[in-house]
Amino acid sequence: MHLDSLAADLGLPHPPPTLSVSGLTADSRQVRPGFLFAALQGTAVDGWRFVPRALEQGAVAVLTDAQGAAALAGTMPDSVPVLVAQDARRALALMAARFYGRQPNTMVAVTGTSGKTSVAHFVRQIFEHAGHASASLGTIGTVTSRGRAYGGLTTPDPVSLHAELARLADEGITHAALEASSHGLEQHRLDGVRLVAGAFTNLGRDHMDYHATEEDYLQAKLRLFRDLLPAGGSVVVDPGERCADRVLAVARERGLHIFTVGERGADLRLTGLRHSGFSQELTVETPRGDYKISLPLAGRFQVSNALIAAGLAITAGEATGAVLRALEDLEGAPGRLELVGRKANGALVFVDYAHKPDALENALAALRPFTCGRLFVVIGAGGDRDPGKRPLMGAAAARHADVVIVTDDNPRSEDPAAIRKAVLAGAPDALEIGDRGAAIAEAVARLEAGDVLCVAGKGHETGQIVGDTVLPFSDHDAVRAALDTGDKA
Ligand SMILES: CC(=O)N[C@H]1[C@@H](OP(=O)(O)OP(=O)(O)OC[C@H]2O[C@@H](n3ccc(=O)[nH]c3=O)[C@H](O)[C@@H]2O)O[C@H](CO)[C@@H](O)[C@@H]1O[C@H](C)C(=O)N[C@@H](C)C(=O)N[C@H](CCC(=O)O)C(=O)O
Ligand SMILES: Nc1ncnc2c1ncn2[C@@H]1O[C@H](COP(=O)(O)OP(=O)(O)OP(=O)(O)O)[C@@H](O)[C@H]1O
Ligand SMILES: N[C@H](CCC[C@H](N)C(=O)O)C(=O)O
Ligand SMILES: [Mg+2]
Repeated sequence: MHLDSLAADLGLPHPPPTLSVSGLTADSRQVRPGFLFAALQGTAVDGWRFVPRALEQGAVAVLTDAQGAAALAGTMPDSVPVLVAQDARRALALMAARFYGRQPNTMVAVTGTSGKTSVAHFVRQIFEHAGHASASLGTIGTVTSRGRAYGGLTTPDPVSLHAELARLADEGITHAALEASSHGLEQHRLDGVRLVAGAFTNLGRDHMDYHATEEDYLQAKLRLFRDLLPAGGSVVVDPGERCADRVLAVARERGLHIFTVGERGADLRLTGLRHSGFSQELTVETPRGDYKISLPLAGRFQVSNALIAAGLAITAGEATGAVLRALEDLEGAPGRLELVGRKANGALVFVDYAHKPDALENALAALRPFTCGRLFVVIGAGGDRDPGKRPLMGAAAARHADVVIVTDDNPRSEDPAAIRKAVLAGAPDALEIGDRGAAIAEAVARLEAGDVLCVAGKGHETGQIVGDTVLPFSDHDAVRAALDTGDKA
């Protein structure tokens, strides 16, 4: 594709030359002959350091910002144009959108501290129910009716994302739901994605290692509504959630279509909620009449997620009645309050992805109604992530569970014992067992009839990151192994 058409209308100060580009990347290690290399200022290093390597590998053009251009001045061969953008990350994303071109016709995105993966998973199922070939993209990878491919990041880098969207469109996928992480939004990974609707779930503590303040974190999320949704797009929100007013203010300022859900919602108003085993019976008032829905999922938060997902599907064009009926067949996302097994004495074991204080509180509160005996939780906290959340997670566990076992999550480059100590500061009476498999086995061994165990923090993950190594590890497998051992004993 020609560079001038790739970069047209991006507001670059000098018109790009007519030059054929065979691909684009921001990682010098991925450069192939004929590629454009985007030299981006990173969180760890300045990408322009890698321009010589990119040129060696055959890069024919470089995209950067003013700072990169200043650093590269006088070092570039005349044959390689340097395109200078005000925001090189945004320019790269828009160029990637043009390079790959094809996207599923109807796409929605969801942001918020908790519930993104669940909402995206639900929207995909609702679209499928309505007969559309659909995908969801996020923390658990790309999911279609054909299966799941794990990606790594919640919101992939823009080049991978646009390549993936084109692949899905070519496969016949017409509908997609995307998770928009705050990192992804701030780093313009989603720019150029053509959305019809966006949703906000909630705001709690997360990623305080990356965003300087909670306001910065919120501002990153607001980009979905301020910058990414096109005029005429829809915003789905529960007005009862903290900071929903901030999302609504942006939506009003931009004249976007507002769709509200939940107890204070106008479009899908929740007027009744009652438990029935692991299901929940919902009464929902809508402008098209009242509906009684049996949601086959446990946990109050799944009601919020399901209504947000329904709002996204409706604002994307689906009929209200069909969408609400589809909620009756929803399956939870893997590792989100998932019942993984039962001990011979009837005690229940769940795996959940709560790795932040609010999520942990909600997950444990959701399990309390099913607990006749004691509620156990096995928790840890990830290394190289916000250290401030560790004692808060310990405290949430101590407040909501009867027995707390503190173990390792993904220690990454940190000393696991130091992470456990920080979690234990909030849960001083907890038992400490560093080895995650041993912690799960001990918890399962202690379960008596009527008890419930929640193994929290890793959800769908299939590895444990220790240093730079990913060791095979799955909470699901560890729970099943512990249950098998118990049954044989
Ligand atoms: C902190 C962070 O978000 N980093 C992301 C960011 O990297 P960066 O640009 O800051 O990287 P950097 O290491 O400083 O390098 C600067 C530039 O030099 C380039 N480089 C570097 C080395 C080299 O040899 N050659 C080279 O060209 C890099 O490709 C990059 O363009 O942009 C990259 C491309 O989009 C991302 O892959 C990378 O995600 C890292 C791997 C990561 O761990 N991110 C996590 C924290 C993350 O994004 N998480 C969110 C939220 C999860 C959730 O709550 O669900 C997610 O969306 O997954
Ligand atoms: N609406 C919600 N409100 C509060 N907690 C929730 C909500 N939805 C899910 N949770 C909790 O958060 C955990 C993660 O849920 P989910 O994966 O759907 O969210 P996420 O926003 O994608 O998280 P991440 O940013 O880690 O990918 C769940 O296992 C559950 O404990
Ligand atoms: N997307 C989140 C997931 C955290 C999951 C938890 N198991 C951990 O490793 O901290 C992050 O990268 O911060
Ligand atoms: Mg997620």
